[in-house]
Amino acid sequence: MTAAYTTATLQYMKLVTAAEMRVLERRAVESGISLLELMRRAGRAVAEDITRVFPLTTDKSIIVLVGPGNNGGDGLVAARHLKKAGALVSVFITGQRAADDIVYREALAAGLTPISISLDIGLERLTQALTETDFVVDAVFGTGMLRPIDGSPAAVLTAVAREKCRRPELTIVAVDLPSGLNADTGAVDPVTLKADLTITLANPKQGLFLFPGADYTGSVSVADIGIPAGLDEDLAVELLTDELVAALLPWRPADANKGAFGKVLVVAGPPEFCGAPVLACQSAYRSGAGLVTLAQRCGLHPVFAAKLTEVTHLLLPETAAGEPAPEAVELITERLGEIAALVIGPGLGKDPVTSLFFNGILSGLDHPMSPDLRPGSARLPEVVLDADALNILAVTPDWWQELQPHCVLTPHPREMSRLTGLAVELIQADRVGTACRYAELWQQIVVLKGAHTVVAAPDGRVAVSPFANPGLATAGTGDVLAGVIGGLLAQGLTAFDAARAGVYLHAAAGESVRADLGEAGMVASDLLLLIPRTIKALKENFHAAGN
Ligand SMILES: NC(=O)C1=CN([C@@H]2O[C@H](COP(=O)(O)OP(=O)(O)OC[C@H]3O[C@@H](n4cnc5c(N)ncnc54)[C@H](O)[C@@H]3O)[C@@H](O)[C@H]2O)[C@@H](O)CC1
Ligand SMILES: [K+]
Repeated sequence: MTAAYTTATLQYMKLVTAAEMRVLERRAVESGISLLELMRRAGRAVAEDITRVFPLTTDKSIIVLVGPGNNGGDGLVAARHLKKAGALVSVFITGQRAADDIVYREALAAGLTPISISLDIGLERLTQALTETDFVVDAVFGTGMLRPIDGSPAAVLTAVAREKCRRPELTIVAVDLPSGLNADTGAVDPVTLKADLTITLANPKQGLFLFPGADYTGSVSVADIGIPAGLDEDLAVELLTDELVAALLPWRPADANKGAFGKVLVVAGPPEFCGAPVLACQSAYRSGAGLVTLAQRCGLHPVFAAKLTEVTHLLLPETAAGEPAPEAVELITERLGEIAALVIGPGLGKDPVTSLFFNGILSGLDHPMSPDLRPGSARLPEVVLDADALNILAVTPDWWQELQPHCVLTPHPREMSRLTGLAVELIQADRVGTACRYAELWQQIVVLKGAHTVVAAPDGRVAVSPFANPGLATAGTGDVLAGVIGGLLAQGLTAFDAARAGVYLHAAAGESVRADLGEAGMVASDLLLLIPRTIKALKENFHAAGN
């Protein structure tokens, strides 16, 4: 199962490493909350989340697996609350708990009778109990996992995995992280259980959104354990959420005309790729742009005119071979002064003549634009570079030194590999770090696409999408993303904001299509109508955008 996103529980928040979580814990303690209190809140929140997601009846049986550290402590507190809620709760402890363990004593006082797994008899009783249980709560290890799991914790987790294999309906809930999942890297231990629900505490951990770990989390919900707001302000990596994106969306005054929402220019390429610019134009409109123009070789006009009703057309002269004539660059350059956002790359092609054409357009980007033509105050059109635009840049030495800063670059890992010279595996092993490093080096916004897309800005800000949807791995979805970002740029969002909001809207629309059609067989154009629906839902649910 891929990591899903429970919109109801995630608000504006930072993703943390294990070390950063310890810093937040220390700050919370310094602010006056004891560790014991944090653990009590964590356990209670876990129990509440379980009862919210899976309404419990008295005949439901729950096994809570408790490890030696604070993650196990959370499990003990949760066990007590689940018992109070009416469930039949059994607790199995693996590892040695501290002698002065208050939450253990509280569990005993509540009538729980924890069984130790360190004895063979304990493992036998667990194996037997597993055959009759509905839920397993995995509170063996959290952010304190230090080394590969062996011995009795490994035996416990393996016994659960065996039972889950036999009875897929057995529901596994992980406390903070599936035990053995590395909070920083997303690496997993061979005995890590695939959870159906992960209830992560205070701040979501980065490893939950990195593969292979992201495949082990099931749905992710975040439990508020009362760490005061703002203690994580200085942390760099944020998780994109409904609330955050709603606040970024442009406001539309009631008396607006189309000029208020900016003009987008999309540049098309040769006939074999004419679907891509169509999708980019349509998605720019669907994200709210006021006017979209498609620059196209005049020979292709009948095709585009038939496909695109609302788009205006800039017809470019072409050579006898159907390639853009040299004057085509000039025609586009003249338009640059009027447009708010340029989207170039989808369906562009990368043959030598196209490369010259593309580089000519980039050279024209120093044309100032009149301030009244776009809602923002920048003088240059904002630029989205995707697909073949990136492939052309990848073979241009030191291309970033010629490019205006703060363009939005939207590479998938293979394009990122071409741009950086790094192997795809290296990029994927450190998606956040790679995106950040190159955003700074290039002084551009880097949107590293893929499951849990990363958006990095040159100043170190970085955001991660909560969505991983294999349904989006289909031709044309990248063209839609480029168009959405272009549309948002045209409406006055800054490059980083347009990239963050665009990534989120695109992925959230993908979630809606997945809910309707499943993962196989969705096509890029299915996303188009879902984009305004997603915007509408965000605006209705959160009034932060001023609507
Ligand atoms: N950070 C916070 O603000 C809060 C954290 N809490 C919980 O505390 C957890 C972290 O607690 P801890 O630091 O105690 O860490 P853990 O509970 O993850 O585990 C640490 C314990 O496990 C042992 N251990 C680690 N790896 C092992 C292995 N492979 N085999 C056998 N033993 C191993 C360690 O020696 C130590 O005793 C979080 O995941 C969360 O569940 C909550 O209690 C509340 C607040
Ligand atoms: K755990």
